[in-house]
Amino acid sequence: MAAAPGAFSLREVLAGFQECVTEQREVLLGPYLCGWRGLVRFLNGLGAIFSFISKDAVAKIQIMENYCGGERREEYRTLQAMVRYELSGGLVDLQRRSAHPDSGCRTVLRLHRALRWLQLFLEGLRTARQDASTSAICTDSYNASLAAYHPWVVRKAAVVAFCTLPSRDAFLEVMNVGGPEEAVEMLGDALPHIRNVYGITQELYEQHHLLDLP
Ligand SMILES: CCCCCCCC/C=C\CCCCCCCC(=O)N[C@@H](COP(=O)(O)O)[C@H](O)/C=C/CCCCCCCCCCCCC
Repeated sequence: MAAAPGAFSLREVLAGFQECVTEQREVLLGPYLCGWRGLVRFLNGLGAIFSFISKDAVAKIQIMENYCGGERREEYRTLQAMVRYELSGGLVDLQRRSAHPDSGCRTVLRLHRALRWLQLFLEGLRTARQDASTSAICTDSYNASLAAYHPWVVRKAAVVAFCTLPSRDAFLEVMNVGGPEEAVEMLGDALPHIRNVYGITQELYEQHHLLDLP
């Protein structure tokens, strides 16, 4: 079953992560940020308890959109160009946040870590039993990824919010890609692309020693 006209379908959102990889394995920031915008829209539909998460995500997406639409937009067309430009211009705070607190490199790193959470969460949803708890899948994915970078208070607030997540079937329904079986199939198609974007970014950041930016 296709999504109702005008309705929000996660299929289109996740397609952003497919479209953002070029044949040269570069990551186009435009579609990458579009993917994140769509995910935030989805998150907003899950209730006000998630607003502290969506506000932070939106702030980071906005920083990147400003670079991508700004005077140096050519330097922010791809992730690779951005890393080259910011590193060669000394535009990244490497030890502590000071002159360049919101560099593109540190901002994308936060989204990149969240992409790992997304990958684990979607894999969990896809492979879990029908009666599995979405909240448990989300908590496990979070603990195995993003939690390591968050202070205690954020970790607690996140886990409380996860407890309000609907059942797995209800969740798959909200994705608006048809019934649970179609949703599971769609996740199976989308996940390799998310893994690919994550892998390319991880490799690039490792190469340039950017994985611990403050
Ligand atoms: C069918 C599945 C669809 C899944 C759709 C999920 C939609 C998720 C949408 C957005 C994900 C949120 C991205 C969060 C980015 C967090 C970046 C971050 O780590 N920020 C922290 C560090 O930033 P700096 O201080 O260094 O600038 C910041 O401290 C964080 C604050 C807010 C809390 C972040 C908790 C993240 C939990 C992510 C799980 C989202 C739960 C969604 C439930 C489905």
